[in-house]
Amino acid sequence: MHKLSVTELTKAFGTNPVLDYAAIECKTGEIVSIFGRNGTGKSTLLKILFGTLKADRIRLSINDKPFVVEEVIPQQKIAYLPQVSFLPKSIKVRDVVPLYYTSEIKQDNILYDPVIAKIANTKVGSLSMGQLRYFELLLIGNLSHPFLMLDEPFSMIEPLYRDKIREFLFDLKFTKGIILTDHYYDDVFSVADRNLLLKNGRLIAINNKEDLTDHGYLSGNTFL
Ligand SMILES: Nc1ncnc2c1ncn2[C@@H]1O[C@H](COP(=O)(O)OP(=O)(O)OP(=O)(O)O)[C@@H](O)[C@H]1O
Repeated sequence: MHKLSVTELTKAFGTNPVLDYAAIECKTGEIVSIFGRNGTGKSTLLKILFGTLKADRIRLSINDKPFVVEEVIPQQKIAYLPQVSFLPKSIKVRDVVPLYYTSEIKQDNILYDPVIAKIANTKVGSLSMGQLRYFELLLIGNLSHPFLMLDEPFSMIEPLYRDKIREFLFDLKFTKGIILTDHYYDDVFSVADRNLLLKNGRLIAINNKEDLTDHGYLSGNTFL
């Protein structure tokens, strides 16, 4: 069981304050979601936790011990699925897997997945959006990092693959703590154990769609 705790997370881009003493916690077995309107700072928060963007201020602890954010990548604590696809387009699916995993067992875990087996000889650039996102999620999700952050895993993906992604996340959370952000709120509510809304730089607890409406993320018409 692992626990990630972040407090005092603050970041401004010039005169644009994005995060203001935001706080978040995530444990093994939990999927925590972050909602937020476009440009509120969700990706910024994930990039800071992963370590590719520097916070103005942050306190991070893992298993209740202070942890230096610059050590997140070298010590392989948090795996991160970025919003934008990151795989080279001209390589076949079967040739990408060994770039991530040297162990044959781990390679087979991915290559024998029923969806991936069918597309193993397809070049990354020829995959549908659903196939590509699912493949990327398997690549990143199977890493041994105790925490996983996902930036918009459901967005623009057809329902069939959103179902596959949800199934994978349900299995994965038994061994990891997962933080995800997405605007596809029905998919998010169906997988998340706890929900947060990023507003005015802070993370606020959300229980349901009505809370999202009350905070101006959803319009009242969403329920019609
Ligand atoms: N490198 C940067 N330099 C300057 N401003 C930035 C930079 N990255 C992000 N921003 C600004 O910070 C704010 C938060 O951006 P961010 O991408 O984190 O939002 P988001 O909540 O992920 O949005 P979306 O839902 O559209 O993906 C925006 O106003 C954006 O323009």
